Amino acid sequence: MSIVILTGAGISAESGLGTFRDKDGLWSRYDLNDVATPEGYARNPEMVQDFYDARRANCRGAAPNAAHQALGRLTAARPDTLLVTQNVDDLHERGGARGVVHMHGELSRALCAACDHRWDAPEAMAVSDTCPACNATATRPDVVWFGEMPYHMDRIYDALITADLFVAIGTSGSVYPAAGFVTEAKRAGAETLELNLEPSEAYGLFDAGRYGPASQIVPLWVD
Ligand SMILES: CC(C)NC(=O)[C@H](Cc1c[nH]c2ccccc12)NC(=O)[C@H](CCCC/N=C(/NCCC(=O)O)S[C@H]1O[C@H](COP(=O)(O)OP(=O)(O)OC[C@H]2O[C@@H](n3cnc4c(N)ncnc43)[C@H](O)[C@@H]2O)[C@@H](O)[C@H]1O)NC(=O)OCc1ccccc1
Repeated sequence: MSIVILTGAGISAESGLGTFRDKDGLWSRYDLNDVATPEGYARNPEMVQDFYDARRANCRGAAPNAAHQALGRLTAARPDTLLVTQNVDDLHERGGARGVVHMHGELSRALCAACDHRWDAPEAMAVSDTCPACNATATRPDVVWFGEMPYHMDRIYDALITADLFVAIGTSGSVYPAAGFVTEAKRAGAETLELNLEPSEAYGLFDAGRYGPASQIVPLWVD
């Protein structure tokens, strides 16, 4: 049975990494147009670099929780499982998961906007950082901002149309194209399940839902 799992910020909430849309979420403290769009980066790159430096530092101080570890066991035991995440943190990998598909990029990576070269991000990234491949000073975080095409879309759609089961974990279902995956999977005949703290905006699109903190409901579902 082939499984596609999509995770969001809710799976890392209990590890101390803020979500986006909850009452004290990131978007209650920052304007996404300033810190998560190419236009915002062009206007004030220092502010954007500081925003991601702070999230990188927060991530270094965090540890994977029982939900990450359970998915680590699942992906090891069932190689026909594709774990897709919207998260830019590395807690899935530190929780033992292999082959994680980061559709919105990774905090731990830097990207040269001039030549598309990628490399491991330094702890604090500066706009003046030069690209090790082309020497340009067009360094940005390797994350997908609003208005930009997410990564690995072909591979994800290929898995969705052959999946027997699609499971969304810790995501509000408010950002596309990720929010449309449940509809794609359903159209291809897959069973669909939502695991979340509370019913998400898209809960009506799922065949079933289990609700509660991810660190409790995900191990219960996996084991
Ligand atoms: C606001 C929204 C309407 N806008 C969009 O969707 C836009 C525009 C758009 C495109 N198509 C559309 C169709 C209709 C309307 C709009 C659009 N989409 C884009 O711009 C995308 C790019 C979007 C990516 C932006 N980058 C992010 N992040 C990376 C950066 C960074 O991290 O800094 S988005 C960011 O927010 C998204 C949603 O966040 P969640 O992870 O779901 O977190 P949230 O806080 O919202 O929810 C947390 C959930 O967890 C639950 N929870 C909390 N605690 C727990 C707990 N303890 N346990 C369990 N659950 C818990 C809560 O109840 C809640 O439900 C995630 O994707 C996340 O990555 N690009 C694009 O479309 O390109 C062209 C394209 C694409 C494909 C094909 C052709 C063309």
